[in-house]
Amino acid sequence: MSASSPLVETPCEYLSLPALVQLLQAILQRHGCSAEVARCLAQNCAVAERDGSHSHGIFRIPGYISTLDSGWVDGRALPVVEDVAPAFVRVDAANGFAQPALAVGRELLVRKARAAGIAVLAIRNSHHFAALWPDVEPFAEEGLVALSVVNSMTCVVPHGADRPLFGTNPIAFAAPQAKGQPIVFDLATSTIAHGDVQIAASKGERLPPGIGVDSLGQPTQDPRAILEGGALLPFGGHKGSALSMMVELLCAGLTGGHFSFEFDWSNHPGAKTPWTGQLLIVIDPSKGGGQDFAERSQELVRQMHAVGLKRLPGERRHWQRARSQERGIAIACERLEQLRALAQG
Ligand SMILES: NC(=O)C1=CN([C@@H]2O[C@H](COP(=O)(O)OP(=O)(O)OC[C@H]3O[C@@H](n4cnc5c(N)ncnc54)[C@H](OP(=O)(O)O)[C@@H]3O)[C@@H](O)[C@H]2O)C=CC1
Ligand SMILES: O=C(O)C1=NCCCC1
Repeated sequence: MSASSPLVETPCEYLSLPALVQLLQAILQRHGCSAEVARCLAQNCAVAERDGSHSHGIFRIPGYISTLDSGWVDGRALPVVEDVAPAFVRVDAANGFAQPALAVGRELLVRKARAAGIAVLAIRNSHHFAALWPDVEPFAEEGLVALSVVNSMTCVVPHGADRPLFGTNPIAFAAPQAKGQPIVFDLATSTIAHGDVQIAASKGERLPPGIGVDSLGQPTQDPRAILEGGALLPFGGHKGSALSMMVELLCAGLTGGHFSFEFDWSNHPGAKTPWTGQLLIVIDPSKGGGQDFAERSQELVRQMHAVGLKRLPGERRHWQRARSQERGIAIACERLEQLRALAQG
């Protein structure tokens, strides 16, 4: 089916989630991923596209390909799980992607969280090139509370500094709600995600003021100036900067992964995926001693709506998901043609 979508300006086709996963998996396998790694990344990328997380959906496929082709990441890596303490799991991603590392550590993490009330998964030696919400939302669907952080690559100037050091370092949180979708937020600790700077540059758009600086450290609204020697700022000044610092400490200091400034990909032209670490904390809220947590979440949301709130974090995604489920995932025809060509040769 081909049609003109009201959501995208160009003509588009509508794909089911399994069809998009299959297409992306074929591309990733052609570029050196094992079947299992390709399936895991394809699923992750396709759900981002389905939910309208466009900066981390199919937009990322060329970056995955150039990185795999450069030899910077091991698309066939076999992550190693270590059961280190009653509430602590470690995974060495073996210079592979973070999502397969989470997948192999997940079952043990949940078992420990249910037994101890809380458990930590520390992933190191990993590459995360995706949205973070798919890593936490499934825990909330099982009644658990989850928090995850991941660091990326130097492109953010710490508040009060004059040169970049931190990554865009997102934080994602998910909690169950008695009725309806879990409560989820997923936000970069920079003013905007690096992916959104790239998208603005590709469309020739200007950014709002206060987003970033050029190579001389001067404020700029030109996304290309941010990408070519400039940098982003943390959101909320010293507050976002402190959170970004925390992300570096938890993802690299604590796991044994690299800080955002510690890896050097200059010998791998085309490499785009940060070689860092990731931390997940999972809590069983039934151990908290309060009333049913999911009911309490619902009460909080009810009260937020009562004071006039129209949009909760995560709601736009769920609206977009429902729309994609109804009519398929809208993909611009031109883009789909490129993806199909990549899957074939
Ligand atoms: N792998 C990596 O190293 C990195 C990945 N990223 C990813 O980039 C993506 C985009 O990050 P970012 O640009 O910060 O995200 P946004 O600023 O678009 O959104 C951040 C959060 O706020 C919610 N939100 C946005 N606008 C509103 C509003 N008006 N009212 C209520 N809630 C709102 C969003 O919900 P909703 O989703 O429903 O819009 C989301 O949960 C994330 O998925 C992140 O994980 C970013 C940096 C690095
Ligand atoms: O958008 C971002 O910021 C990033 N996304 C994927 C990994 C690098 C940073």
